[in-house]
Amino acid sequence: MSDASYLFLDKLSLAYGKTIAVKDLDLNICKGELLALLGPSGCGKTTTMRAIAGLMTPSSGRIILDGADITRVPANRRNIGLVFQSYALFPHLTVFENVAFGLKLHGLRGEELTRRVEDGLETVGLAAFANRKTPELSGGQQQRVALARSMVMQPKVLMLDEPLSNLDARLRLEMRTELQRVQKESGVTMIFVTHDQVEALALADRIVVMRDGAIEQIGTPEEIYNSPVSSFVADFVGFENVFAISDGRLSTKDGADIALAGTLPKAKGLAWRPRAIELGTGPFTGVVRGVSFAGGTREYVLESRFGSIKAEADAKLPGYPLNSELAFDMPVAAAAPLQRFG
Ligand SMILES: Nc1ncnc2c1ncn2[C@@H]1O[C@H](COP(=O)(O)OP(=O)(O)OP(=O)(O)O)[C@@H](O)[C@H]1O
Repeated sequence: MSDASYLFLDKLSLAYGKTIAVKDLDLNICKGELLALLGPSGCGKTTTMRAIAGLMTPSSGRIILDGADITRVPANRRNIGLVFQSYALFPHLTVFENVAFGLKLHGLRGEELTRRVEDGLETVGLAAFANRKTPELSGGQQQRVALARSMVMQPKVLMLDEPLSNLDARLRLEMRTELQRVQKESGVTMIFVTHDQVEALALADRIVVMRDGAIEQIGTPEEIYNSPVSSFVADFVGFENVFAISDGRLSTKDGADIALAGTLPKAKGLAWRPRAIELGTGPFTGVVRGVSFAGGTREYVLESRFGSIKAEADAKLPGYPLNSELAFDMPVAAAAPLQRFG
């Protein structure tokens, strides 16, 4: 991550007719970085990616890649790779032929072509499958072919749209590791789009959280996970218990104000992860309305004067039965302060 602005989106606005999908987006992407665009459906992730790839023209703003303004450069001259969630492989061609396809279009033939394709297949661990037809491969293997096909073009940036969403849970984990390895070994700058926070946290060097066509927060996975700037990001990364605060009191969804012990930070809100809620002790009481066993922990839903509270406790501890009443605490020190609420 040496070059601070390898790819630079400068006040980029993107629209479909009258629908503004992305507004004044500023973003710097470093060379060799693995960046995730994360956000709920409709927040503008795919639109941003399409604009970088040259599949749509911005209504205003610029895209600078490696020092050159590519805003008006056609897609086929940008050297940006795209891997879609549907792999769009040619079923009648072999793995080798699929990976060779783009290189042939660029005029490569003979030994050079063979070497580049073999290197690509080696990179994604598919050297032994070169002569198979793609329908004879598993979903994960097809995804690797799609990855190899893009990688052999030596793109300046490789973009992946929900690359793991079509895979089952086990394969998704495997491909996640694979993608990370290929990216680190090749040093290619990658941007992937996802609505899955777990995937973004696990894979990315940096995460861009988008909301309504704008950036809500940019940070490392640790920053996004531990220090969300807003209630939107906190909700999105699983804090579960997110409250507004004003005048030293916490406001609940149904309009009650509750005083918490200790000094509240200068913030617009506080957010607790379920495991930050202390059960069995504290100034508040709640009634257990839901218990579910989650392996190492038990997850509780408590009904309380805060409304519904999600809490978690070690499954080795004795559980609290459904409808039982228990004391709990929401320690201010264990909460993430939020700069923005709503
Ligand atoms: N072809 C289109 N015509 C009109 N509006 C569109 C079109 N494609 C997307 N939009 C709108 O642009 C906005 C951003 O959509 P976009 O597809 O970029 O979101 P996204 O974050 O990628 O969502 P998803 O996760 O569902 O793919 C949305 O309001 C969407 O309805």
